[in-house]
Amino acid sequence: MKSENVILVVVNPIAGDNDKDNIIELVCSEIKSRNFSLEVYKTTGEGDKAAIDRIINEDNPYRVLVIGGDGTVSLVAQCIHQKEICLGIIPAGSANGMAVNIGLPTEVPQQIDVALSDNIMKMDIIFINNKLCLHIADLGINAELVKNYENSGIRGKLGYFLQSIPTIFNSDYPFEFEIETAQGIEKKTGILLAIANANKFGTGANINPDGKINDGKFEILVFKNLDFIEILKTAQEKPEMSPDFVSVISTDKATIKNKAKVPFQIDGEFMGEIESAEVLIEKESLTIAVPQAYLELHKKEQHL
Ligand SMILES: Nc1ncnc2c1ncn2[C@@H]1O[C@H](COP(=O)(O)OP(=O)(O)OP(=O)(O)O)[C@@H](O)[C@H]1O
Repeated sequence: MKSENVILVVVNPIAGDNDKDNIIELVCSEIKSRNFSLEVYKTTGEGDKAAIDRIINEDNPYRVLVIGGDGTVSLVAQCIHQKEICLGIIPAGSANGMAVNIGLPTEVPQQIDVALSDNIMKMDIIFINNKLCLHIADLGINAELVKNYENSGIRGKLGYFLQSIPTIFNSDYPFEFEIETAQGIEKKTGILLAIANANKFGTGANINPDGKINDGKFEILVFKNLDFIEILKTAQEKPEMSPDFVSVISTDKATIKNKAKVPFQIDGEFMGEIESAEVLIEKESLTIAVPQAYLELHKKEQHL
């Protein structure tokens, strides 16, 4: 049985390369002031999943809060999906794609309010070659950019910006993809193929404006060329991109094959190069605390 009283806080001490003492202090004192018991686990980078699984089995917490980046959010999601335990996010990484997608506020006290609130929803998660994906994975030039960013050691948007031009010049694009879904087999050529559960990359680029995180479907988007005018549109909340630039398939299961090995990333983490991907969705299997506006948007959309 779930303990209504315990909140587990998972902290990645190295996330975002910044000191988190202040955030930890704020989170812990707020939890105590609301009369919850508190358990704090600091990740070490090794054996964290087994350690968190153990704490969850022993304490059966009511909620797990993450102070970290997308990698730590994904680690906790692996531990609590398919369980009635809610995830709260206090973004503190160099990339915070889930926080960007659900529109979390920028100030820590407001983030804590959301993480502890009753505004909760169930979101879908995707598995790609058995690896969990929360917001967006892709094959192609963006994954190559993520690899070059990770290797460069320069964090944040500046790091991405500095790697973008060399990546464009050195990439092997275009890539050839074969996409098999229940609708049949399609062959596509493009600079990148995105597998999207949510709308945005961690940088805020809105590449999948019509995607819904709780509709039991994911989108496969093939971007055909480096059209900078179309790319700039992704900075908008509801970009209308040309079908000459991007094609979209919405589905709940797919097999993607590539002619040669293609760089691959999930939720901003480079995963090597792959020749094929099996993609499945697990419908509404992760419970997450979100801002009220995001919750209302999704309730309304479900009733459309
Ligand atoms: N104590 C630790 N020491 C070293 N690495 C750690 C530690 N705890 C977690 N990690 C590593 O941190 C990574 C996850 O970081 P996370 O995504 O939360 O933050 P981030 O700042 O966005 O990270 P990155 O910029 O590397 O993507 C994982 O690779 C994990 O193995």
